[in-house]
Amino acid sequence: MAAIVQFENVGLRYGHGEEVLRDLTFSLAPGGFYFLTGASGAGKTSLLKLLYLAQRPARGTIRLFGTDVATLTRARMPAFRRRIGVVYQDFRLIPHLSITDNIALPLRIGGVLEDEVREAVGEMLAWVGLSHRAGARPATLSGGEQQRVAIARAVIARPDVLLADEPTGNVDEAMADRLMQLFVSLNGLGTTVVVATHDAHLLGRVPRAHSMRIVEGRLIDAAGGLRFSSRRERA
Ligand SMILES: Nc1ncnc2c1ncn2[C@@H]1O[C@H](COP(=O)(O)OP(=O)(O)OP(=O)(O)O)[C@@H](O)[C@H]1O
Repeated sequence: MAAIVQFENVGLRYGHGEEVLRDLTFSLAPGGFYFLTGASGAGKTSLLKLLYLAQRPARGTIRLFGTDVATLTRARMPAFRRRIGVVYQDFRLIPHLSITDNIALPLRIGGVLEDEVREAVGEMLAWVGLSHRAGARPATLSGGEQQRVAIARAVIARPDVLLADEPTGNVDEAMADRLMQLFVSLNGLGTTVVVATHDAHLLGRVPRAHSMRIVEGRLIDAAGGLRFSSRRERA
């Protein structure tokens, strides 16, 4: 099956700085489950930003759903973004909307009927343990509760790709396990899942997952060797 994501010799820099991601060449299979690990500052969030089209690469080629993202026009961008669910490290909930309306957003944007929206949001609220806060505004929730809302919003429309940045960083172990179950269920329905995490304990929760480790902007395999490096560097 064709890769859902393909990177070829991709580099990323912010402004005129040094490259923070270098020589990334890898592909993600549709329906795969991937953990992205690495020390703080290694480049995990930056790689996710390339995937959700918040950053353009300084060099190399990124193909997403078979399309070179460099050829994407502004007009085609929203349709692409709708296929990607994102759990941001800083949640990015909309402050003036209730948590119910935050979670409902992707379905409403997708034109889903209101009855179905209500039912789906009710199920999600129950799953993340927040039914009793359905009408609350995000600012009145704890960090862990906001994180659960962010996750519910990212998964509710069953995106083709789910990108989650430290999605369990603010919750206890029992809740982290429950949230991982949600990701595994979504993955079982065909969503490709990428979870960036510091938390080594999470990796053991999904035996079928692949691990990708970033060290100083480069992908490294489990044995510590340079992975997918460019031909020039291997020579
Ligand atoms: N907007 C930005 N402008 C300039 N440099 C940035 C920006 N965002 C990140 N960086 C730099 O890019 C490098 C990778 O950062 P990134 O946030 O991707 O790391 P990370 O692995 O996600 O870290 P953490 O686990 O702490 O979230 C770091 O050196 C960081 O300082």
